[in-house]
Amino acid sequence: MTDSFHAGRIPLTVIGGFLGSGKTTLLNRMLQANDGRRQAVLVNDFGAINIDASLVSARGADMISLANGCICCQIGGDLTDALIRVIDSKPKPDAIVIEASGVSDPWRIAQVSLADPALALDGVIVLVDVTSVLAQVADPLLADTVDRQLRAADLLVLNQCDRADAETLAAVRAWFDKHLPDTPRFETRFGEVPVALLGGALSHATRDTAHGPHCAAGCTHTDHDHSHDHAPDHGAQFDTWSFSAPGVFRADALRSLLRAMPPGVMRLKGVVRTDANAWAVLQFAGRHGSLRAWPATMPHPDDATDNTLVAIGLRGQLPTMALEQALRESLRAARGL
Ligand SMILES: Nc1nc2c(ncn2[C@@H]2O[C@H](COP(=O)(O)OP(=O)(O)OP(=O)(O)O)[C@@H](O)[C@H]2O)c(=O)[nH]1
Repeated sequence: MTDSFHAGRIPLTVIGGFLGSGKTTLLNRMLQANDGRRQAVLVNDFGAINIDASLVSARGADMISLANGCICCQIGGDLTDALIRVIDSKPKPDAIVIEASGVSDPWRIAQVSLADPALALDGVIVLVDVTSVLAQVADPLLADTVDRQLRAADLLVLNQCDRADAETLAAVRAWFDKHLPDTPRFETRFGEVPVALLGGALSHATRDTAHGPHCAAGCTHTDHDHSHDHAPDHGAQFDTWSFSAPGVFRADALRSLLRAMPPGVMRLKGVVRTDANAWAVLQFAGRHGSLRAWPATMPHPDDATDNTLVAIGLRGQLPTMALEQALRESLRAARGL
């Protein structure tokens, strides 16, 4: 944003959206499309190991990894410290992008920029997995988290449209027409959004209405001095579990796990070595899983690096023993290769 309101301030964009909706995919597109601006990227993963930090192509950007908890619960803590470091760095970045964890409330993160005169909120972009969102908003255990994310958006990116049939897409459109009729939305796959839409120009035109349901009448979101209701501590709602071990996985064993994931795993992702691809990226979200060779565009992990995986599920529902067993068995099967 270059208008007079933002003069001298660093524009900040927050990317939010539920677990596995496509935030890192969109962030990578934004970074690849970078027009030479100096960008600082803050990446937050809920787990103890920040897998996303390895999956972000931060070439030409300074990246700060924030793991072990969700940053909307760390206002005044790690997030604020990281932002102060970025603001004070020399040369200053031209823009800051924060990828929230999949359980964060992006509006709470965006509020940091409203409170700091060095920052100007450029927009809150919220990714939506169109194949899962209707189930999520209907699930009493997830609805509050997802609803807050959707209502925080200046732009809703209805992602993963390649996976949805026409009926699902029609139902999703009808839901958004009914519940968030004023928030601009863009339907796409793999976070393919025109850069002009991501540049922030969209946000201030829509901000007053986009957050309406959160706010008391008259809130403009540029001078926040009244309090919003606060999301519950996500540490209390979600469990995370990490796995780290040396060795080589059998790719077919990992694929079997992806096809028959133990119930309770909402998200599993990791950086693994397999007998098929050397380094690979494992992803599972909702009902979909993939095991893909390491992207050629990203720096390879060091060969001494351990396999690392992180799982997330609702508190008390994460089947950590079953996961541990399945992963250990897949590793054992590869010994001696
Ligand atoms: N088919 C399909 N897959 C997608 C699309 N967008 C993302 N994916 C895949 O979905 C998985 C999750 O994408 P990410 O970008 O890591 O999602 P995320 O929101 O950053 O995930 P968390 O940070 O764990 O919440 C990856 O395997 C992506 O390649 C899409 O539009 N279509």
